[in-house]
Amino acid sequence: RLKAVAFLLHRQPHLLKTQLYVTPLELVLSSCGVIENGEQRQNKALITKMNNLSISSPDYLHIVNDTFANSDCYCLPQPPKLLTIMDGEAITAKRTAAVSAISAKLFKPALSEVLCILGSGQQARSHYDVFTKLFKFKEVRVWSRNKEMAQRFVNDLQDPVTVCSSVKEAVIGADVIVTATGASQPILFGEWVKPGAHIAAVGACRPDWRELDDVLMREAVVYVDSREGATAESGDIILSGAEVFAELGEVINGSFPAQREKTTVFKSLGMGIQDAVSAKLVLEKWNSEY
Ligand SMILES: NC(=O)C1=CN([C@@H]2O[C@H](COP(=O)(O)OP(=O)(O)OC[C@H]3O[C@@H](n4cnc5c(N)ncnc54)[C@H](OP(=O)(O)O)[C@@H]3O)[C@@H](O)[C@H]2O)C=CC1
Ligand SMILES: O=C([O-])C1=[NH+]CCC1
Repeated sequence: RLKAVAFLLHRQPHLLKTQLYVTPLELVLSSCGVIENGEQRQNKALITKMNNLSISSPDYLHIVNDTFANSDCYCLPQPPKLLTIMDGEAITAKRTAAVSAISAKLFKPALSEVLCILGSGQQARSHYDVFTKLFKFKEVRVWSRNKEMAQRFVNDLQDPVTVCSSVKEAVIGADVIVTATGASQPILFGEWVKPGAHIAAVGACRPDWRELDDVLMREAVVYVDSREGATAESGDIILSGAEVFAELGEVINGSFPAQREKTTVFKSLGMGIQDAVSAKLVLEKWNSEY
């Protein structure tokens, strides 16, 4: 599976998200991915996802599919066939957590006993689900800006999770930390982070937004999903001046090492190709069952 991910991240064409500032949505991100099947470049599928970062409304993935001519030109066939429209929020939640889980598999300390999740929204929940399914932790902690929201998050779960009153209390001693908040200023400070811990940093997806402070960004080994995306979209990287060590795909394909023994940050921004692959899997499952 990891090899497949490396292949997808490196061999499939992917495009940087387009960011539009539109009142009253404020910011619309449109991500786009193209999937092609086999060397013949037949049955290509183009997906586009529109989402917005400022108001609560559904995101949609559109999959348009048709057979392209055997060429390198990625223009839309005329006329494209609309295959499906999907709920992009559900797919975004799952695919983002899946990619973070790959980062944790590669970079978390060998002995990881404490998981800490900052935030209690959709991403916090999908990360809780995937991380506790794939890895065994002795303790899980959650912090949210509103303690009530953290309590509500915990009430929905079967297993015990500790609600913390402050970020500091939540992260001290944690081996794996997920930051999945709407913060625009740093909430996680390097001085609190256990040396060797792994941080999957999911929020702060605008060039002027932060979740992590300069100390953490500069001291950790920083991995990203896409260098191009990170240097255009991540305030944590742009404003701290931190150096990106490698892309996740570059670790999976063996070009760069996983520095598991050091403090590591995986700065996630999200890529259209992740949506495209996930949407394709959902569509194939749907088609095989109905
Ligand atoms: N990397 C990627 O691929 C993706 C990243 N994201 C990003 O992940 C983050 C979480 O998304 P999602 O879970 O869908 O959002 P939700 O709206 O479901 O949850 C937002 C969470 O952030 C908290 N929060 C909001 N503002 C602040 C603040 N100023 N300081 C601290 N906490 C705050 C909320 O806390 P409370 O409710 O307690 O107030 C809530 O727990 C967002 O930044 C989003 O842009 C989203 C999708 C993909
Ligand atoms: O990839 C994505 O869908 C997003 N990245 C940042 C916010 C939404």
